[in-house]
Amino acid sequence: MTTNPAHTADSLLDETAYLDAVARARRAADAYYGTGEPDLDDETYDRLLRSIVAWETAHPDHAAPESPSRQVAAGVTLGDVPHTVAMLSLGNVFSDDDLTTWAASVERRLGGAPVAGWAVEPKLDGVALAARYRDGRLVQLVTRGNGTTGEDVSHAIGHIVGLPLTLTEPVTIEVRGEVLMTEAQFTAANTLRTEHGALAFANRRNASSGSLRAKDRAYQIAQTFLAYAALTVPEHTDVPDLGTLTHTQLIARLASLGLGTTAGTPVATVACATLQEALERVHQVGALRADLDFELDGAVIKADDPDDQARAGFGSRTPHWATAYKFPAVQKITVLRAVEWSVGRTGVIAPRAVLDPVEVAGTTITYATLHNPADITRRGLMIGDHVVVYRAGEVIPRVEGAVSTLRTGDEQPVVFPEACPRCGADIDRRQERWRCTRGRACGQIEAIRYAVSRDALDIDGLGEKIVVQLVDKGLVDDFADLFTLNRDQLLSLDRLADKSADNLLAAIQDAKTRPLNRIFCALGVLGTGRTMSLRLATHFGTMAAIQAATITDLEVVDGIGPEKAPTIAADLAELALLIDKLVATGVNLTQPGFTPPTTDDPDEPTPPAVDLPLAGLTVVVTGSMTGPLAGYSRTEMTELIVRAGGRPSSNVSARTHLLVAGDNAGSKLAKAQALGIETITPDELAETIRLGLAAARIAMMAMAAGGTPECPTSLTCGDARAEA
Ligand SMILES: NC(=O)c1ccc[n+]([C@@H]2O[C@H](COP(=O)([O-])OP(=O)(O)OC[C@H]3O[C@@H](n4cnc5c(N)ncnc54)[C@H](O)[C@@H]3O)[C@@H](O)[C@H]2O)c1
Ligand SMILES: [Zn+2]
Repeated sequence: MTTNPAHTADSLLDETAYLDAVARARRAADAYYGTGEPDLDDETYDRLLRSIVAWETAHPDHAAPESPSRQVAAGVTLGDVPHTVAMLSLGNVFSDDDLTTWAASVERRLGGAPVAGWAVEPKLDGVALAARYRDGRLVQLVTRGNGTTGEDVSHAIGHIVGLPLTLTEPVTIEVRGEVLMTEAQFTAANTLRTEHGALAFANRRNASSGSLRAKDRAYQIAQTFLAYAALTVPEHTDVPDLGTLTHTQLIARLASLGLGTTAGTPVATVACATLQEALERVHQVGALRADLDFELDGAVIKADDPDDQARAGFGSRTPHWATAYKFPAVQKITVLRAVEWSVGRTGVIAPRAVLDPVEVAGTTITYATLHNPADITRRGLMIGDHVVVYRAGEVIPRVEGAVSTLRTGDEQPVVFPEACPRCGADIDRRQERWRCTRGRACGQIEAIRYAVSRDALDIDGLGEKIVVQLVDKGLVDDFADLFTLNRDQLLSLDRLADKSADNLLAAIQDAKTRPLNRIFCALGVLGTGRTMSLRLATHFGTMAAIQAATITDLEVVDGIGPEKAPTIAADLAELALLIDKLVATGVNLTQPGFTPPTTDDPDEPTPPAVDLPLAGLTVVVTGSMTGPLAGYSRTEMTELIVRAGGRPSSNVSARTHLLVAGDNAGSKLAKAQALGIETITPDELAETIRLGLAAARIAMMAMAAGGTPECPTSLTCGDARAEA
């Protein structure tokens, strides 16, 4: 894990500098816990606070009473509903060593006895909330406030997913957890806000905090609650034996009452027998962070056993038996300098934010995605705004929203293009994603370059300069025209000698015989890439069959579904002329090895079910290939995996079975290791497939001869490498 910059502190020179820092932090904390709209990002605030604490430690007699260092929520008091049991904050650790030191401190509190076990769960990044149920009915919602008293926000009852009006059992209980927004809830919140003339939120946490506390609003904003605690002693609850449960069991019990928890998500609370296991789980949670629909800023490690918790006890601000392992911040504030518009190969006009360079989680960011014009409007962004940018894992950085409190009045509206920024044609604004009305014709050069790229037609020697000339001279309009080019036409191009022209001509002829999946990929159908092209090709077998497929036929193809199918069908219709041209030039439009699905005719013999070496396995490939697979492109790897019966995928997730990690494998390997997914080298994959295919052939022959097939060497039934 990268070093966490929040861990470092700038040292304060003297008392004046200290008081300045306190004032600055005070302002930010008041905004953070008050309006929910701080003008510092968390990393900057945390660094400031650490320098304050360092100075106070060195000069304990000079600590300012208003310093935000000592109380829960920096002492910000909002509301007057007393908490029956204080709602505390959490201590922090920033490294494995810190956590080990902290765990030792817990054991010292237990009189040197080992902790019975740990629970690890995400540190959810939202707003703390207590929900009081009486006889199974939700009666009151209270914010954490300063920990002793909080604000009554019962007006939000009925608008928070995970806090049902009634529990599954008529019990009395106070649960505590975090209220936060999913991506969809955040988008919906901003839409509502801007429609009602209010400013959009800078980020999801601000949105949660602001929405939760707003009373008397004309509209209601939906949020999500995930529980991480409950008051468990009989004085506060009539749920039997709640106090005897481990933390892990408690979360499961809360879920059984119908409350929202992280159970069922990849980062659900897990019990770990040892600190080492707990550490591994912390890193797993970190690796999964970018894939979740809720934000987290760390992992929380808790003594799982209620006796250990009771014996370790509580400090004034934090429990002694739990701590937060903070992850590097993924949100930073920087300035939006400009919005650039570019046209893609299908004519889509996409905006992108140009930012003052800022480091987020170890990477310097200068550009971030802005999905489309409607998204810019929804987020209420202006040029010159201080904006929150978000980046975690491999996701493309995105702009969350503007920090409205930092506006100076000099910000300028974002100018949307009136006409296509490339060709000047009209813009089709019927969908949120704007497109040049010339569509693909506008993105001609990008489209042809995409078609000849390695994942599609793989035509060597057809670089950008040549494509541009071919288009400029009117020799090609689309990639189908490449197949009818002649030698003289190629020789008419600048700097193309005889030899190169011949080679290029041969490469183009060669590309005519590519399997259907490559030709289909070259079309660049919206919503499809190399993997989806392969699935379509192996499912339908011919281009004609794909074209004849109805939306319902398309939906059943793995990974397409009802959302993508209509887009694909519409785009195929738009491409009909290009496909006709391909037919006319004699390009191969069938998938080799395709066998049409069998009918249900009982007289028809079903083909023998033989396990291919990767049958039933979802396989991800990363890094560069080595050994017998050296030089294989991603498409070739995808094709190989499909031939061996596997299901190729481009992302590592909990559903991945196998990761093939080549040289220089990066974050996908780390994630697979975190998830405990089996990882093999390209050489091992090659060997597995070689052995497996041979075994499958033998099994097939045995079946044809009437014998029983032996289980072929396959990762699904035994470890091929052990046998090899
Ligand atoms: N940007 C700013 O200007 C600004 C100002 C003040 C504070 N802050 C940020 O606020 C944080 C400090 O605030 P804090 O002291 O309230 O602590 P905290 O929010 O970092 O941690 C304590 C809270 O974590 C929450 N939590 C989430 N998951 C939990 C789980 N599984 N179990 C238990 N609790 C869980 C609880 O709500 C608890 O109150 C820092 O991250 C700081 O950067 C930022
Ligand atoms: Zn255009």
